[in-house]
Amino acid sequence: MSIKINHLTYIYNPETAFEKKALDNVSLEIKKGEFVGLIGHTGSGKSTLIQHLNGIITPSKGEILLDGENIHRDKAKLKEVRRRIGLAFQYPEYQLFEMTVYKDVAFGPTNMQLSKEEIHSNVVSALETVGIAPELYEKSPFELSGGQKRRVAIAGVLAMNPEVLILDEPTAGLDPKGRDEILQAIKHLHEERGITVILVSHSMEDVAKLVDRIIVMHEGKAAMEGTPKEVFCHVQELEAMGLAAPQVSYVFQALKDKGFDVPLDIFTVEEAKKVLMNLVRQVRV
Ligand SMILES: Nc1ncnc2c1ncn2[C@@H]1O[C@H](COP(=O)(O)OP(=O)(O)OP(=O)(O)O)[C@@H](O)[C@H]1O
Repeated sequence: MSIKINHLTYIYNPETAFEKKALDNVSLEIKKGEFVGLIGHTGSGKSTLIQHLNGIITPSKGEILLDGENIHRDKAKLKEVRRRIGLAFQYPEYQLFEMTVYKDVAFGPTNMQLSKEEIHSNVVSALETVGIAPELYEKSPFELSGGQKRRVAIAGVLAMNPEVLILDEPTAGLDPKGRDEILQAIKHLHEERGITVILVSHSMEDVAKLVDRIIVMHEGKAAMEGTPKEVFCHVQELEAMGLAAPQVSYVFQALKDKGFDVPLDIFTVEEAKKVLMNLVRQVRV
């Protein structure tokens, strides 16, 4: 499924004293199977944008096309749009409400009126994908750790077999281990199922490591777009938008400033290690 956003503008509380233009003429395209990172300073419009994609919010102006069809053309189809485009919210507590982990994940497929066998198979497959062990199925979601809660919330979306998975800050507030586990689960999901993923994140390191393409939001506009290499080269522009490049980029910029012949499009620790080892070898020779 391809998603096209055409000239999307959204205004909260229009024609009142609290009027706020959260999105301003945004046009974007997300292709089937892409892994896209959405970054931007707080208040730049990321959440407002992703809520448009599965029809929770209706544009003030512009349109959202799924495979060429405006999602609001036929209101009866919106439920189907929400199934095809799954949105895992930033706070898993908003999504978890059943007595057990199993029931929570089964909620979506049950609403889709699938057979008992299909529901069971979807629930188990979703929980396995996110790495939740069977011993936890009968626990209350509220007894789980922060990372486990998040994984259960993601499984609840996955159990409906969405074609697109949107994750709003899936690693916020987690310790490094919980963060890595969630990111690995998302990576695995993208690779194994070929599902389109849109990852909203404040963490440049997470985004740089995982995504094919980055969209930078700034003051309600899509301000920059490109591969991680292309975007993270623009350190000064990012900083002007209140963002930072991954820490590795700064190390390489400092080396360049000192006269070392190093590339400026390095941003993962793994790549940095290789280049630095080479540099050390050259310096020794
Ligand atoms: N329900 C609302 N009513 C009025 N204004 C809102 C509402 N929700 C968001 N806004 C405003 O719209 C703008 C965009 O907000 P949005 O939540 O989309 O940004 P964001 O990039 O997701 O921020 P964050 O990273 O903090 O989640 C902000 O100025 C915000 O204050």
